[in-house]
Amino acid sequence: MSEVKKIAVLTSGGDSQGMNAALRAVVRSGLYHGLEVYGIQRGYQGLLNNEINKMDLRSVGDIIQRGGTVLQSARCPEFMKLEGQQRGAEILNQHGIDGLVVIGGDGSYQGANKLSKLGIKTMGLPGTIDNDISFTDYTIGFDTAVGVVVDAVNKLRDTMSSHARSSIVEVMGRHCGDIALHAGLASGAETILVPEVPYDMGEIADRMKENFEKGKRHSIVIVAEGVGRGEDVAHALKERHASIDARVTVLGHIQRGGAPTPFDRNLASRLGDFAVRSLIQGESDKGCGIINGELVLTDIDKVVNTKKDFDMDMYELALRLSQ
Ligand SMILES: Nc1ncnc2c1ncn2[C@@H]1O[C@H](COP(=O)(O)OP(=O)(O)OP(=O)(O)O)[C@@H](O)[C@H]1O
Ligand SMILES: O=P(O)(O)OC[C@H]1O[C@](O)(CO)[C@@H](O)[C@@H]1O
Ligand SMILES: [Mg+2]
Repeated sequence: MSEVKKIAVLTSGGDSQGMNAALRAVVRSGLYHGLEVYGIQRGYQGLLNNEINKMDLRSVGDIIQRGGTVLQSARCPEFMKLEGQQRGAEILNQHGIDGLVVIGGDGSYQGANKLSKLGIKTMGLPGTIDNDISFTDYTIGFDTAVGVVVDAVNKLRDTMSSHARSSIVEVMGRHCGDIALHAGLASGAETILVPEVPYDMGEIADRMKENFEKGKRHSIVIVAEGVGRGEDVAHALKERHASIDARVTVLGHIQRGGAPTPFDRNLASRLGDFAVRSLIQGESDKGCGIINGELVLTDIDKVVNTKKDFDMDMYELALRLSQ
């Protein structure tokens, strides 16, 4: 018989498309299993401000299709300190919360790990567009964000081809090149710059010039923000060859908005329900993930201390196909 009766859920860090779907799954799965479910507003900031409200079936109605998060999100510097974490644990204990589901990225997982070391039973759900969490093939929001980038590149291609220009597209991903890689392969980018792979700007500029001379009508360069600014890449290309007409587009927060794809909604729904069922079964202090289609639990301490693998095969494929 489960000892878990009251659970709470929060969304933290940068929002991501599908957080609402994950929230809906946590709340509805919790209620289905007879638990009381509480929503904490604005991530760890709301926890420290005691912004905790009971959720019911209707609190999560009509949100599966919406981007953003109805609980709102925040970055909370106070929670980086032990005193903040201790106060957070105290508040959760005062409310009698015996399971906390944290939906967020690697930083939010760090916070959840700290809480679990203070005796709070936690479950992490990977909610970030960055896809930078280990022990899951995908994070919630990544698929949608990649779609946003690909859609933008399609549009850029049209105008770049008309003018024989090079489009430098700066994408998000903090220290992880996955958005750049997946969007780059899907959009047929000629060059993909990611923090995981060293590159030679001189060689890239030479190849670009040659390709234009051979009749190529446009060139797409996807730059992960972890590498640097798109403007700097454009500057370096033009410095090497003045003939390169490089134009920069910074996609920015557009990548975090819009309706989640069916993939993200289903991933969020499966993981949200899995987190609740796992808590009921006595599991805690775990990150929930999906690997080769299977739902998996991994110690959250291990998740936060393991860097996610970069898919070099996919990167090399993108290069081979972009000749
Ligand atoms: N080392 C840490 N210890 C305790 N709490 C942390 C730690 N790192 C981050 N947090 C908490 O988690 C919050 C969110 O972290 P962060 O800003 O890194 O975003 P994230 O969850 O990685 O999401 P994303 O990268 O998608 O924006 C921080 O504002 C902070 O409150
Ligand atoms: O503007 P904000 O909210 O600080 O977020 C920017 C960061 O958040 C992320 O989008 C992840 O949510 C990173 O890729 C990016 O660096
Ligand atoms: Mg992060």
